[in-house]
Amino acid sequence: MASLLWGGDAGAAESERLSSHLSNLIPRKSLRGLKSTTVPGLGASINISEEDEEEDMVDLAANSLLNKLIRQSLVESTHRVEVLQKDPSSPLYSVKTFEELRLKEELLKGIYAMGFNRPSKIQEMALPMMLAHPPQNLIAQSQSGTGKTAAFVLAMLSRVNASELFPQCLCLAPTYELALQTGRVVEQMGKFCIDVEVMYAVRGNRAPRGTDITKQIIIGTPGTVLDWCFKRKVIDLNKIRVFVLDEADVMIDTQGFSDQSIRIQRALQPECQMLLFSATFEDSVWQFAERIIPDPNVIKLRKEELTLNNIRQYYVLCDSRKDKYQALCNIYGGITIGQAIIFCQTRRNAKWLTVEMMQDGHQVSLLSGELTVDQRASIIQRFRDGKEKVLITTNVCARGIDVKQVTIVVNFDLPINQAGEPDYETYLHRIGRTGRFGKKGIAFNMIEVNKLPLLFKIQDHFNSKIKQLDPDDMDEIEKIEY
Ligand SMILES: Nc1ncnc2c1ncn2[C@@H]1O[C@H](COP(=O)(O)OP(=O)(O)OP(=O)(O)O)[C@@H](O)[C@H]1O
Repeated sequence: MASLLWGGDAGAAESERLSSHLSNLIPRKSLRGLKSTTVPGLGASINISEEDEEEDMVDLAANSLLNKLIRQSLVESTHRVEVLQKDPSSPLYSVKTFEELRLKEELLKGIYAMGFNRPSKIQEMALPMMLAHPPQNLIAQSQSGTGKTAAFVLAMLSRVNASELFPQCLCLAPTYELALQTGRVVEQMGKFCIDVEVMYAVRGNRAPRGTDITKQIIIGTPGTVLDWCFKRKVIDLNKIRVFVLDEADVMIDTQGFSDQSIRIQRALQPECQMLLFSATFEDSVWQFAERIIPDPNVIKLRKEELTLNNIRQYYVLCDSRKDKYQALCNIYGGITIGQAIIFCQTRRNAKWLTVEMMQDGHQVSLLSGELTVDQRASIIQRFRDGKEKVLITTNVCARGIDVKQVTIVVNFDLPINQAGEPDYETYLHRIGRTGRFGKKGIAFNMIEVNKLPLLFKIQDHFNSKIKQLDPDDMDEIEKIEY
């Protein structure tokens, strides 16, 4: 049995450390809030603003960037790649090595310098199509981290003619930051392709006046690219050989971007190769993809399914927030915990809980929507490295943080949608694991009596038992082995 409580009086020095740690956790911006709550004993004052009452909205572009920043390696899949060819009678090639692609020497060197030994699953099928002569159009869908960016960067670099000094490849990305991430991959992979250069068509980056753009690869957001093409006329779309639309699912989520992208695409020559990538494939993405990519080949790699099979789920009935916290402490005192993630519905609750736990001597960190993506990435990294044992968060990271050593997930608040119904998807994402990793886990739901019907709906929906736990019965708590 182990407890994470340090116990006793933390002392003045410790209190000061906590106080400064806390103000680091809560960015200055939010300290301009309206109401002020002084944290007793900590000497820190954290302000709760009206925004904190709201739920953090999931921002697709920020999540996508976060994913890229915290990713450690290629995401592998056990599924087969599904291919739908434009011309089903033409032979289907796949490659197991990069050599088979007959790339330029300097490009192959760049790939190996990045530590890639062999093509990823999606690259095995996508690369031969993307590099074929004559060029073929492609729509590719597979989850984040499976190697899509590396694939289209390779296609762009292999089609560029370094001696021609004008834009030849155009890649649209949903945000400035995402454009920069792609640009970094171009720079890394193209390290030995001297004379090939990238330019960013993003807000704040001025289009050159009076001189032509001599860089061969342009990466930008739709609005600025449109402006550079039609108003400033510094990009000649007739000369573009490869057009890439990356993160189509994020793109259509941003108002105006679909139409702007379509206007750009309409001005391209028919022989320009058109490629579209998406991590998810809802109908809306599919409709957009079919509008913008003529005669495409389609490649899909299904995502590993999340399951609740390996998870033991419990619920604890509580009267108040304080009560929930007390139950949490009892559970903590009763079982050995590796690392835990605790989900709250609002920033306000998350901040409150952070303060309570820190005061009680727990090593916690707080991840909420007011942090920049870089700050979020560094908090997740610290947590992964085991520097904090508990991560308290809002819905901002319901999806996408994959920390394998987490053994316990706590729903301090149940995920509920705007209609007041259970948010099943979010519940699954918070608690579920992919069957492939198969590690066991435990989930606790802290719930008020009036929310009990929602919990039962979740139980029915997933057809999986959520057992009641008496937080005062230490014997029962200690029996939860994992
Ligand atoms: N063939 C490969 N071998 C080893 N690592 C690879 C390979 N291809 C890509 N990677 C690495 O795997 C990670 C994910 O690749 P990449 O960014 O291309 O995926 P993605 O599907 O584009 O993800 P996202 O949708 O987030 O953009 C990166 O760190 C990349 O460097």
